[in-house]
Amino acid sequence: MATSPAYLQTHLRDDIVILRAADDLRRGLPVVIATHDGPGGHSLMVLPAELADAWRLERLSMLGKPQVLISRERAAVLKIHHKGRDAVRLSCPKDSFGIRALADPTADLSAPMKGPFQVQEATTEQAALDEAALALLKIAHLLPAAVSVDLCADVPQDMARHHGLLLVSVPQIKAHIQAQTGGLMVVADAKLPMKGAPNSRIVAFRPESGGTEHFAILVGSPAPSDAVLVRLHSECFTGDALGSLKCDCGNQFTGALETIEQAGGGIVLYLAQEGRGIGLVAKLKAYALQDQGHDTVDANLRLGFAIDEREFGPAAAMLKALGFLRIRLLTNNPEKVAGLEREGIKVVERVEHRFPSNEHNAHYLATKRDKTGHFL
Ligand SMILES: Nc1nc2c(ncn2[C@@H]2O[C@H](COP(=O)(O)OP(=O)(O)OP(=O)(O)O)[C@@H](O)[C@H]2O)c(=O)[nH]1
Ligand SMILES: [Zn+2]
Repeated sequence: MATSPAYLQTHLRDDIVILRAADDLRRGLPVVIATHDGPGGHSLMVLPAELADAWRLERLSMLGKPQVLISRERAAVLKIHHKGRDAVRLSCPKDSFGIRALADPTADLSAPMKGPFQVQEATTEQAALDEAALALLKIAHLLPAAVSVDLCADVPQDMARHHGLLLVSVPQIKAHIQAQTGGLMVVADAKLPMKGAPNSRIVAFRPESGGTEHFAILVGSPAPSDAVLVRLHSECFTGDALGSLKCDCGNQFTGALETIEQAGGGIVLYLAQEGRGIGLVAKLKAYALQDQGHDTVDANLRLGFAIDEREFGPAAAMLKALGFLRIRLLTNNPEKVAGLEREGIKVVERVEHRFPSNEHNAHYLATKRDKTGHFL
């Protein structure tokens, strides 16, 4: 039996369509963002600045005058004054090199940018679209900088359909961000004997949106009625898998398993929040900036991100699903305690989780102590 369009429509939930749009952006396909669902309103065609080559730029320019959008953090780094927006509109540089330089600071030393940068004041509707565009780029784990073109009010639906482009709305992007904290489904649950913690189990949680899974590792048989030891571990490919000495993640991961095993059981949550939530490639760009002398905090800001982009909703949702509402948290990060408490988990004790530094991570740890309030 043929599937009716109405059937498909009801299954194109907000959070799902947003991940499809994020995938398109990663492939260099523009996405149209509208102020609201349905006809009318304002809209914007958006392309990631880091993928704006001459060919794509030429095609985008056929639809209108392009502008560049950068985040408040990137604008501060570039010393651009504006009216306090989260997304700042600038006149578009003439070529794709200029656009990419605005987005990606890793080439700042070899190709210094030439100002002055011309700010374009956005209306309230335009500002909402601009902010949504940068939020969508972050969901795609791309740098939060875009080339965009304003579209006429009556154009977007037909244009998107005609060109095979995705049309999403500001409310859909907001709904997706909120949905990240809920709708986690258990999709696998198995025994996982590990070195130092042979009696362990792993539970995989997948967001209903189809986004990346988070994992709960239950060491021993922790009882929900006890305030058991819990470690929130944000994914770190370089530290966890490659044994990088630049951070303390590898030691913290194996150390947490040992401590929890010795305590008679508990939980390690392995969160898909690589690079404090900016994604692996952006973290590697942050490392390239650290090679140039910037610290871990400044590197995030130079790339246009917040210092920490992590959410605590998924961790709290997993703990609630497993029945652990009162915990003892292994961390040096006061924000993890506050974040979990905001999400309804009672942290009855913060348990220190420090390891000796080495010559490669001493500066990173000192920066966490001095700039982000870690107890180190
Ligand atoms: N953006 C960015 N992320 C980094 C850098 N170094 C490490 N990370 C990431 O930082 C996260 C560290 O996570 P955690 O160890 O769970 O968190 P924490 O804030 O250090 O807090 P505690 O270890 O609990 O005290 C991981 O996702 C790493 O990938 C860096 O220089 N830049
Ligand atoms: Zn790490």
